Amino acid sequence: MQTALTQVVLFCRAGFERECAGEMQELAANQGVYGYPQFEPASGYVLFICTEPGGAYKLIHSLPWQQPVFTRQWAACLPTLGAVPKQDRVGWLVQAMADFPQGGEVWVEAPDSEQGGQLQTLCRKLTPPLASALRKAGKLSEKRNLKQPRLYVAWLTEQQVVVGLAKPANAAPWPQGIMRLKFPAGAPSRSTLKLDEAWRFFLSAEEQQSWLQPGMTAVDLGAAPGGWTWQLAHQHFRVTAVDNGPMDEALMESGLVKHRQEDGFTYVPERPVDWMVCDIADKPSRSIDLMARWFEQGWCRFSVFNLKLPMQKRLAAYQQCREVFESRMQAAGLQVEMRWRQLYHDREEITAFVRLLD
Ligand SMILES: C[S@@+](CC[C@H](N)C(=O)[O-])C[C@H]1O[C@@H](n2cnc3c(N)ncnc32)[C@H](O)[C@@H]1O
Repeated sequence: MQTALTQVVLFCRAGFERECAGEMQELAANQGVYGYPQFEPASGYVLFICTEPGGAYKLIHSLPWQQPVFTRQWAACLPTLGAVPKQDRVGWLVQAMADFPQGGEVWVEAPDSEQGGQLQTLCRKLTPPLASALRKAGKLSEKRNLKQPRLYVAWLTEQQVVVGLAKPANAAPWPQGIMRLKFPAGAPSRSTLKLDEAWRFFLSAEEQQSWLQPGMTAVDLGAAPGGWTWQLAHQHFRVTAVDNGPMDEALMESGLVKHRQEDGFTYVPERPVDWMVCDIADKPSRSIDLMARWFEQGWCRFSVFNLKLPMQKRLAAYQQCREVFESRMQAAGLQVEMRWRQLYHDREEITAFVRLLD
């Protein structure tokens, strides 16, 4: 069965197919899995065709799902199926999965793109009857079981469907790989969701408990109007918000926030802080230089920051920034852990979490 899965379907932010494809080709090669990507611009997905039998299955089991920055969701799939007959979609899909092992859940989804949006309703409607037909055929466990494979259907276009398998423990736990968050009442800007998502994505529940503790100190560079500062204050941090722009008045009344109307690139903290976060949109090379300086100077132990990607060569820009940061930490004799991701709430940017190791 594993060798029949010849490709990996990857979901990404629409418009970032090239980055998703290029990155996966490199990461796969590092795992000894070779192949080539196929994609249409703005489609929100990439097909990574593996050149050796078993490659697709190996890839989704050996590469940690959080590692690719530009991939939101994945599954190892059979070759692309043509249009599914409208009169019996369920029967046809059950037939297509005839050789699969029993799954512990079934997911039917479309990419997060303009075209994919039109297929979402169909995916939602199809899931319950498909689940019961698969159960009847012995292909789906009675109860949801995350130890068994996830049976996966990706409705890519009207005419193209792929069916495959994913390992629940090594795939995004959210539909389409998107962590949907509720906007918190009282937060001053939608940007607040970026820091919320970053913490939830990068930190396990235990890490959140030990690394986000009341009483910690933080600097928020490029803070106005205060969405990220709101998140920091919500954790009962004492926050210095650095921005020439105005901060939200209600947030300032909390008493937890000091506002410094200064340039974030030249601001020097009075004393080191636990966290530095930065949402300034600037050239990636300038931003990464600032982030590296904070760690070199010992001004913070933890950071979440954004890198705004240029219009062209976005994958190269990210890789270059990462290398610069890593080599500066090495030169300074600092050991850090870095995690990167294009989060759902990121648009033209990516987010990094950095932690100084003890
Ligand atoms: C995307 S907004 C930040 C939104 C904020 N994180 C929030 O959640 O409300 C970017 C901010 O960076 C600020 N900014 C731009 N260049 C800056 C600089 N050199 N120093 C400090 N702030 C800067 C802008 O004034 C703007 O308020």
